[in-house]
Amino acid sequence: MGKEFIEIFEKWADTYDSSLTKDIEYKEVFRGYDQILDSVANKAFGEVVEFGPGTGNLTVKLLELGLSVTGIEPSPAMRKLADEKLKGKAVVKDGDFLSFTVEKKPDVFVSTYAFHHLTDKEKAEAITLYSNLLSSSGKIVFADTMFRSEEEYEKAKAAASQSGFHNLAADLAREYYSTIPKLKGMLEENGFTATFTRLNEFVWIMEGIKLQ
Ligand SMILES: C[S@@+](CC[C@H](N)C(=O)[O-])C[C@H]1O[C@@H](n2cnc3c(N)ncnc32)[C@H](O)[C@@H]1O
Repeated sequence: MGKEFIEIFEKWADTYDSSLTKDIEYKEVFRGYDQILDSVANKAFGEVVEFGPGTGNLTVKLLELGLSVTGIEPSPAMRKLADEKLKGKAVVKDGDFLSFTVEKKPDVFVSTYAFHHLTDKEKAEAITLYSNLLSSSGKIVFADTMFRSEEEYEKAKAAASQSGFHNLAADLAREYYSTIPKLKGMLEENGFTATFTRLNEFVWIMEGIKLQ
């Protein structure tokens, strides 16, 4: 479930890190990438589970903060690159947002640029699952592209097409970018307080703190 985009990452893995600064179409999506990862890492504590670590850039930052991290990554090519970067300091296991195993009770679930691979129905299922697994006062801290409304989402698709950014326009149409009101509702229905902070034109940090 939610793994229909893995082929894209199998092909992209080897050039992923270098493409972040080079691809003109995704310039705004990845603007401030390093600070976005820092902002997520700085909100984490204790036992951290990271979904879709890709090549392991956020994982490195979490480890530098002295946190214990388990990565859950469905793409074998990405897992290989993450293993090379992390040199055994964190385990990156096969799995996905909805199907994974953890050894210890997680304090925080983190993710960057990945939650939009789940449909809204799957996102709601995932948040219910995390609510049941988290320690009390545990958190979900996900940075991803999201929109304030369906209208804003439609405008972003049109703007990408008008700029001739056909890959970005196709991506926005194909994958499951959500709106903040929907995500806020999913968090609150599952007993989290929800805050959203904008980091560039596309990316927001969604932070859900589990109420005791
Ligand atoms: C755009 S990359 C982001 C990588 C990294 N988190 C970063 O910020 O650079 C998306 C990652 O999500 C992974 N992914 C795709 N579908 C997923 C799913 N259903 N569950 C977990 N990870 C998924 C991909 O394999 C890829 O590694």
